[in-house]
Formats: sequence, structure tokens, C-alpha cells
Amino acid sequence: MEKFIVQHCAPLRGTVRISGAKNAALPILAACLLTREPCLIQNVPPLTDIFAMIALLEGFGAKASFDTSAQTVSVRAETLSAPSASYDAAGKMRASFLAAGPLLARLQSASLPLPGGCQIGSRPIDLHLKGFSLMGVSSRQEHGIVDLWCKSLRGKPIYLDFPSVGATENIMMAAVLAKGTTIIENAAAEPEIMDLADFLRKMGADIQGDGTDTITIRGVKELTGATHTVIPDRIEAGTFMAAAAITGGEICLEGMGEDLLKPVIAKLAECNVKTETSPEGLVVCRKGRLRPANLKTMPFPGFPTDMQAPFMSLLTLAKGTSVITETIFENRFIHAGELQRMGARIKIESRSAVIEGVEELTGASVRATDLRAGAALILSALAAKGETEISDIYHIERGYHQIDEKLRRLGADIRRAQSS
Ligand SMILES: CC(=O)N[C@H]1[C@@H](OP(=O)(O)OP(=O)(O)OC[C@H]2O[C@@H](n3ccc(=O)[nH]c3=O)[C@H](O)[C@@H]2O)O[C@H](CO)[C@@H](O)[C@@H]1O
Ligand SMILES: C=C(OP(=O)(O)O)C(=O)O
Repeated sequence: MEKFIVQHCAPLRGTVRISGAKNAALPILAACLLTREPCLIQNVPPLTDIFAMIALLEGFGAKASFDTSAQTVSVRAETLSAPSASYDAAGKMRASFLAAGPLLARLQSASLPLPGGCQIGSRPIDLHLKGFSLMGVSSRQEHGIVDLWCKSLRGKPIYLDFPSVGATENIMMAAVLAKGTTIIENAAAEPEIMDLADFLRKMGADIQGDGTDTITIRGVKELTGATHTVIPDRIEAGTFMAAAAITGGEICLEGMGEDLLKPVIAKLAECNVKTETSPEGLVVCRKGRLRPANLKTMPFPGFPTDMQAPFMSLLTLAKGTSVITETIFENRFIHAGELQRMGARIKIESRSAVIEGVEELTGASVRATDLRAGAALILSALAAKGETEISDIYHIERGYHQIDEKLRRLGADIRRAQSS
């Protein structure tokens, strides 16, 4: 297994290109199962989760190929041989369960392992199942496998107890080919859902209201193939903004606008970090000391839970005390223990973390416990005195394409080594 070795670095400077969004590309690839015709998806980041999704689609009988240098994936699901996947193929990735909606729509059945993903809470799938059940789907769970089947999918009003991103996407993908109209209330409004809806519309789906809390989907008879370019990854962008902030540098995020990043930009401003749009992209810089800030993670357009760990890294070096409240996942503070090894002062009190800023962090041996926790450790390592060794970096590679290379181009000293 590989690890990162990171030295303290000078303020990062330069331009970085942000990849396509993993959390948009994954449901869009699953949606390719909805048509017999060829689909071409552009700006797909070559990440381990994406390779796993492509292998999953192939397991169902789709033909898929990934041109990693062009970052395009072609999928043709002309015939689907089997609507089932093994634990090895699907169990480790949360997004694997997003195949359920398209498989139900195409084959009226699906058999998938309970999904994995980052260990940041219990992450049930009850909202996905409640939505499917209202649409006429029966389900059974045995030995970690979820079996789903129906005669046909019926459009229905569906109220979600919580605006779950995955449940909204899965129900939307099932509803596009259902008989009648589905109205999802208290739907998630994340930009990745709007990107999926854009792709589905290009395929011929009738969807309105995505990006709001009420999405209306009128089922159509069939969908065609389509070409789509995935939106940029707002979490990767936010992570590089935090890298500029923690090192006191200046980074331009090439081609990026403010739209996807408003909650992050507002919180950075509170922390004394400026963001400006320029013809080249979004420019982020910090000159004075980081200021403390309180933040609460919320569904979009609130502050994204996926940016919580990177912000904790920033706030460990702010002048004063900050409070982070995590409302989305019940166990998303594991990185606090690792940051403490580097000299951070953090106290966890139930859903909140109280962070007392310190003058300096020091390099240590730490472990990436999940994707964004790993990104947070890299950020802290850039600012910490001396050398930091980060193990279990496979978590980081689920969501950041060549993060080490991109950081090196900005002046960071980060290299890979084999873990002993
Ligand atoms: C692949 C992908 O896009 N992952 C993102 C997606 O995850 P994911 O789609 O898993 O996140 P959800 O929005 O579904 O989960 C939010 C909360 O709802 C709960 N819940 C969810 C579904 C359900 O059936 N029952 C239930 O109780 C979850 O346990 C969690 O506490 O949105 C999260 C919230 O923005 C992000 O952190 C993840 O990066
Ligand atoms: C939690 C994340 O991913 P997943 O839902 O795939 O575990 C993430 O992208 O931060």
C-alpha cells in the first residue's frame, strides 16, 4: 500500500485545473443503463470509484470503455444480461446502489449488496427503498443483499423525510421511465442532482424543478443515447481553496466560477481568505492570520459536509476558537483524532467539534480514515513543521485525481512511498 510523505511548504502559488465531479459522474454513469443507445460522458475523473462503477456496468452486461487521457467514458447498455452484482463489485462503494433505479426501470428487478462508501455514519438506504416501494417495488434484504422487483414502475408523490442526495437520484432515475408522474418533495437540491437531471433531459426525460426541493418527473416510454460533460468538482475545488488558505498562498482555479462554491467562499471570507473571479478563473488568497469561524454542515445550499474535514484543518490554525457542527453524518469527526497527533486542539462534544486554534502544527505519522479526512490531513501536513506521513491514501484516491501531482505543480513537497 502507498502513503504520502509531505514536508512543510512555502505558500502555494499557481493555477490548478479542477477535475469533473465524482459525485456527478457516478450517478450519470449509472443513468447510462436507462437506454439501449450509446452514451458519451465527458470530463470524467479517472478515480478508483469511477473504475468501480464502470466495472459494475460491465457486470450488468453493458459495454463500456474509459479513455483516461481524454477523460471520456462511452457506455452502451444495448442488452443487459444480469441485474445483480457481488459484494466485491459493489459493496465498497456508496454509489453502487444508484444502479437500482435504472435497473428497475429497464428490467423491473435489481439485486445489489448493501452499499459501502466512507465510514462516516450508518448510511442506511431506507429512503431509497421507501420511494421505490411507493412506486410499486417489493424488496427483501438477506445476507447483505437487497433484492428489488416490480411488475411495472408507477409514478407517485414521494415525500423524503430528509433531502437525501442518493435517494433523490435513485428515485429520479426510476421515475423517468415509470408510468405517470412522480413528484419528489423535500428533494435534495445539490448541483450534482441538477447535472444528472440535465443528462436525463438530453436522453429525452421530462424533469422539472431539479435544484429546488420539489422535482416533478413525467415518465416517458423510452430514452435515447446522449452526450454530456460533467460539472467541475466543487469539493476538489474547495479543497484547493483551503490549500491556498492554509499555506497563505494564492491559487487560481482555472475556469471555475463562484456558483457552485458560495457557502465555501462565504466561510473562507470569515476566515480572512479572499476569493475573486478573474477571466482565468477563481483566485483565492490569504495575506493575514486565519480567523476563527463557526460552521454547520447542511444540505445544499448550506455548507457541504464533504468540506467539513478540510475546514477543520484550516480552523486548527486560526487565531481563536471555532465550533463546527456536523448535522449530516453522525460519525464524521474521525479526522479530529489524527489532527490531534499533529498538535491540533480539538474537543468533540456530540455533534460539535470545538477547535482552539494553535500557532503551529507539527508533522506526525497519521492515517487517512476516509476520503475527505485524508484530504484534511494533506492540508494540515502542508502547513505543519517538519514531515508528515499519511497512510491508507487509497481513501484519498477515491475522490482526488493526482492530488499529489497537482499540489507539486503549486510548489508543495509531497511524494508517494510504499508503506512498510
Ligand atoms: C456518491 C455521493 O454522491 N456521495 C455524496 C452523497 O452521499 P449520500 O447520497 O450517501 O448522502 P445522503 O444525502 O443520502 O445522506 C445524508 C444523510 O441521510 C441519511 N440517509 C440517507 C439515505 C437513506 O436512505 N436514509 C438515510 O437516513 C444518511 O445516513 C445521512 O445521514 O451526499 C452526501 C451528502 O451531501 C455527500 O457527503 C456524499 O459525498
Ligand atoms: C462521502 C463521500 O463519498 P461516498 O458517498 O462515495 O462515500 C465523499 O465524496 O466525500
